Amino acid sequence: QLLHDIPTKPAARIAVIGGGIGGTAAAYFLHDLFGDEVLIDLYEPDHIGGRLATLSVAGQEYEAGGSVIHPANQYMKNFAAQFGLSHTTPCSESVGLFNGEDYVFTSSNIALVDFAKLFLRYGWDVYRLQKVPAAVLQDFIKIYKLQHEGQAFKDVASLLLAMSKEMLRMTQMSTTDWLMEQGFSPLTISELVMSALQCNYGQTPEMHAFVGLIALAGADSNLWSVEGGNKRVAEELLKHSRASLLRRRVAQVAHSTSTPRKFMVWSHEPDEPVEAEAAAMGQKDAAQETKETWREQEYDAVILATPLTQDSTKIQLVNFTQQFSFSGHYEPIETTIVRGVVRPESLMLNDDEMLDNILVINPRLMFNSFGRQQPVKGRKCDQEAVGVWKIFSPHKIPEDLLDIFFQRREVTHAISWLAYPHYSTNQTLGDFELAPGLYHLNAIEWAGSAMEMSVIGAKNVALLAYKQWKNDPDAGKKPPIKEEL
Ligand SMILES: CC(C)=CCC/C(C)=C/CC/C(C)=C/CSC[C@H](N)C(=O)O
Repeated sequence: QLLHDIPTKPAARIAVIGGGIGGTAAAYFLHDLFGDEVLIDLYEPDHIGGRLATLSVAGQEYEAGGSVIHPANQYMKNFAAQFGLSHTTPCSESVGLFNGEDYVFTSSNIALVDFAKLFLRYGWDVYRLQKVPAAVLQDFIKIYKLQHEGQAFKDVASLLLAMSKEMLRMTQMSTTDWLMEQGFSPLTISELVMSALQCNYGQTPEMHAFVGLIALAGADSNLWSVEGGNKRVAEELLKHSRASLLRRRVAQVAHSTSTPRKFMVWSHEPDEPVEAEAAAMGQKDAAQETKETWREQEYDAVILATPLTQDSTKIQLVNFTQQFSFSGHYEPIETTIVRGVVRPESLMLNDDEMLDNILVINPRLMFNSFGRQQPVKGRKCDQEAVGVWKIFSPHKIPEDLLDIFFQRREVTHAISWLAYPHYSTNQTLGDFELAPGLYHLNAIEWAGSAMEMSVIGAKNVALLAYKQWKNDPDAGKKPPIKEEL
């Protein structure tokens, strides 16, 4: 009887807005921290995985967005193991560095010959360029211990600072300046480094050095992907989080006027015209009708797991004491996937010299990279004449240009993404905690955008939400991992 009299706190109700790798990981970590003391709603009107997506070409699926994972990415590695997902590794492929007119380097199939060619052009920089990301990673992996021990950070700068002072400094200087400080030559930066940055972020070494180094880590020879598609991780995270998936689009998050520390989330069916839009278009009836299918729901905390920028944010934040301003913009990237036969001469190659991957060292070209793709399942690394090719470009590639690149096209798909932030050196890195109980996971993308970075952001905001709910800065703390002797 006595036990019945003890008042128990009701479960926390938390909204996660966005079903990409970050949002699904946040739901997973919330469930891990709160156990049965939480009810999670995850809002995602489109597919689970967000920028992790596959495209179907001739009955096979191909990665269309985030495609590679680094061997040191512990969260992604652990998720794959826990969910029984296997790794696939890239095929060993030929590569060329293209300036629009000519190739400054093309690989052969003999590793020693390639090293000699690269060494003749770039000297020891070739070797050192592989070592430099590894050195930064030594500091980066400290985040796993800090997060295991329950440390959480209200802003991105503090998270970087907890790993090392140097990481924060790197976000304030260009990749060029940082690498010059390390003694790299201008030629190495304008060719080798440029090609990795163009391929991974469609940007130049003017981007800040921390994300520049992530892009260089993205040229590691031991990268992997998830068999069946990287989006499989997001799907499994959602399943294991026990969150309710709401196929609705969120238009507004408001601080509750009646109950302190509560939030109202306004959402509508994905295909509905937003009321204001409908009214503006003079569709009075539509406006009335849509109003009726709108829903509001109260929450104790809200995690925004979607990019917020001044120019593209569709979610309004209202009734907060402070005015939020989100600066910067995301880089538009066009992904064109073609199944067909390439015309090598259109890429300044002889008929018998077609390369599997063309990386660019001239940022003014029509494309950022042009490469042969293997399906996400059962890759065979074949080199048949009819292949599937993926082109990343800053703008849509016109049909007549595709007809020049390909002598025959069986299938062509194009997707436009706002893929990652446009990086500079004077960017404010942003806050994870916008107000107590309101969190922005994607702030971490201003330090660097990659699957593992989103998962780190997810763990951080889940910890912040847990500490806030428990009203205890030590909540979620675990004893330190014992250092190996
Ligand atoms: C600070 C350093 C050197 C590394 C941090 C660890 C990390 C986040 C490594 C990721 C490397 C990687 C796979 C980069 C690819 S760039 C993003 C790309 N566009 C994609 O996701 O496909």
